[in-house]
Amino acid sequence: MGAQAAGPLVVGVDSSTQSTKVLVVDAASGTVVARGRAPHVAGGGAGKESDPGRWWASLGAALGQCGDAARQAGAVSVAGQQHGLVTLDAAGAPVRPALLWNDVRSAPQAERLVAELGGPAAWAERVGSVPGAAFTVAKWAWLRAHEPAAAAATAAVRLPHDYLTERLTGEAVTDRGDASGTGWWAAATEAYDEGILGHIGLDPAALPRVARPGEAVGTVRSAELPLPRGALVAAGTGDNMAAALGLGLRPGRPVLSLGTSGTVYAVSRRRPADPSGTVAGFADARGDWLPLACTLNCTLAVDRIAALLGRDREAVEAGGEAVLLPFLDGERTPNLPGASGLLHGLRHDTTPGQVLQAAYDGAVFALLKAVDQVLDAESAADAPLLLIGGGARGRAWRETVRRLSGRPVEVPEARELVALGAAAQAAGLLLGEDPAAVARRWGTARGTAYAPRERDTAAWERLTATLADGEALLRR
Ligand SMILES: Nc1ncnc2c1ncn2[C@@H]1O[C@H](COP(=O)(O)OP(=O)(O)O)[C@@H](O)[C@H]1O
Ligand SMILES: O=C(CO)[C@@H](O)[C@H](O)COP(=O)(O)O
Repeated sequence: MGAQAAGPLVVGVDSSTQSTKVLVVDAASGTVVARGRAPHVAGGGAGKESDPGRWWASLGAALGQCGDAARQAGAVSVAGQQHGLVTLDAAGAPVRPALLWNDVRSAPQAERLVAELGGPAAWAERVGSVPGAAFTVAKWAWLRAHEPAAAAATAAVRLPHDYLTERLTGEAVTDRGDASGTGWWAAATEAYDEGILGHIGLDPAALPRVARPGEAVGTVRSAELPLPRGALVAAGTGDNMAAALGLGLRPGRPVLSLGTSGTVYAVSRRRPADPSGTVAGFADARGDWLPLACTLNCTLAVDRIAALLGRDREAVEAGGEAVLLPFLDGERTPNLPGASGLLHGLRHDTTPGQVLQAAYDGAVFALLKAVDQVLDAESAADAPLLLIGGGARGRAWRETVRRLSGRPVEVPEARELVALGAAAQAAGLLLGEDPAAVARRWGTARGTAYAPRERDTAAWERLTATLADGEALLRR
């Protein structure tokens, strides 16, 4: 338990890939009065899967670490990893573990769906995004092709945050932000696309209702968690949309998030439609849009390479000409789902610290390339990058971003911006305010500013050339 609270308390939840994080926040001041964190157990097998029941157990464990504070909450909101396919049977129990956003087995289904329904430009215009393996639509198609009995037993399909909200409230409900990552929510009409659902054999009745931004979707009805029965529950959203809320983000401010996934995004008033597929045209949790590019290999990949080299993650060294594309899990940006890691440019005098630095460079390269693509054309070219996620705590990550982007960088003091954004959504509901305005009032984006550094164009060019020349290997 931390500081004293002046206002009512709210709970914000981030159910992410590796863990569940919970914040209990004073709705008046934004002061975090208690926090909890519990890991998820990752499932084995070839793909990336996770048992939704474990998310619920971790939520209970994380709330349990908050002492009495969580029991006093007036409102709750759950944000979660995007895209995951949760399949429930008629009794509401998971049919099988959820297929997660970073499971690339669904890449062939994504490719087929894009071709079958008019090609990339048609998808970008209709849905807002060209679906890749990450999108729920491709995961559902994979399930039907590989596990038809599981697909046939599915009575309800949910996203990770919807699953948790439903267990809290008993309501089958989602929001426009997370729905926009399914591939069956049409950005053009802001509704489920029955043509796409028909094509993939998914009954619209199996899907949750899409709540309006700012709606109270229910109250806490479950007695299984240390939360007060009757507390208001907000719609929740996807984790990136929640972090945008948590920063009180306005158009023109690019965010770089370094966590299990790497993401780069900005709020936009215009509906995005990128036929190249680099930028997903997500909706935000309010009424705007959240153009976003996402990589599969970020902090976990670099930490793995540090472990392979037997080095601390901060033990980088400058110099040398090594290039490392750390695509250990395949890659999404660029779209190379079958890729593995590629190391090039070794010499007798290359040091392990230089190889580790090359892994950082390779992990942020595609994200930095996409910064200008997620920003509207009229955004200031020198707008500082807001650096968030677990990696933002690391010096090597921060200095790599400064060196390769040439932009000023700001690192907010507040950790856990996803959970904080969920808390702001809960506070907005309780106080009748815009959640982004709540976050701005809380001062969540306040932090340390770092001046721009001269851009390392030589490293940038080496990365560009290695990616182009290595294409045949990376597509294998
Ligand atoms: N002090 C630190 N320096 C560098 N990296 C860190 C630090 N603390 C945590 N991390 C990295 O942050 C990652 C977790 O980030 P987080 O944003 O919490 O992940 P998630 O995507 O699951 O929400 C870990 O994989 C770890 O590598
Ligand atoms: O797939 C995406 C965005 O499209 C990922 O950003 C997931 O939402 C997972 O997030 P983290 O667990 O890395 O925060």
